[in-house]
Amino acid sequence: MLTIENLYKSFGKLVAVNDFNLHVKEGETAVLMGPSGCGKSTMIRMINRLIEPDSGTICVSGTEVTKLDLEGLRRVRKRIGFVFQQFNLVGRLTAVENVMLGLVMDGIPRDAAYDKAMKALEKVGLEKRAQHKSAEMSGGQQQRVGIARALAFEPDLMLWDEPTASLDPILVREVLVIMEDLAKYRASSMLVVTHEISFAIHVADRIVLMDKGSIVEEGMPEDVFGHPASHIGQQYKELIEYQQITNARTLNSKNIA
Ligand SMILES: Nc1ncnc2c1ncn2[C@@H]1O[C@H](COP(=O)(O)OP(=O)(O)OP(=O)(O)O)[C@@H](O)[C@H]1O
Repeated sequence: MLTIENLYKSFGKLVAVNDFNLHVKEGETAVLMGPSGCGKSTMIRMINRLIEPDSGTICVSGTEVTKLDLEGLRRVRKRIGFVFQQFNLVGRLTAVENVMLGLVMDGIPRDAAYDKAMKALEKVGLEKRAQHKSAEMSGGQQQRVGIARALAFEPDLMLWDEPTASLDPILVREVLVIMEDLAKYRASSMLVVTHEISFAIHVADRIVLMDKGSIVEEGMPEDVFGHPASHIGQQYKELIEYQQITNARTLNSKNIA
């Protein structure tokens, strides 16, 4: 489905992604984690060439993305849904108009685009808010419109670059629930960059840990976080244990548990 080989990107002297190799299978959800600045965003943005790699190859559903000209790239990007940290919606347009925008620009007649957009909004539980202006929606709802916009193209591959990072903590859950559902139904393969550890534990088929531009460890969540083989894996394990202990203590002391 997605195969990345020997990917490399530097910004001047700074090597952001170095000899990166990854394979994501059909329907698989892989979660990419690692310390801030280790190259996650640079890596995921190279998959649809929002950032141009210096070298290496990327194949999506058998198409070598790294070889494509602009027209080919335009076609393959339709098969790759991208959800960003920023929603990038047009505030004065309604939810359904925002989702339709890309479809209409792609030449789909307005009626068909409307139907596809409504179907996508249903998948994120926003069909009843379809006619509301996106600027009047909560951050969580706006991000769900952003997800619907990507889903409307029925992509083979969904890329998520910290989709909950700019949300108020109490709105994060509504977006994670949608992502969890999408992963469960395996309509597309997913590569998710996130700092949400509990999402990674519950939803990932595979955790990929990155440090200083390269993968340092990958495997099932229970292995990577339970019996880490890398320094970064060990740090996540300790963080999870710390969170479990402090959560239990806080809940007990407040009589919430
Ligand atoms: N356009 C750019 N020009 C110069 N340096 C860049 C550019 N984009 C990213 N970098 C640098 O490349 C490195 C990797 O950045 P990147 O954003 O990919 O990391 P990240 O793991 O996604 O971090 P975070 O978790 O904080 O989002 C960082 O040192 C960053 O400062």
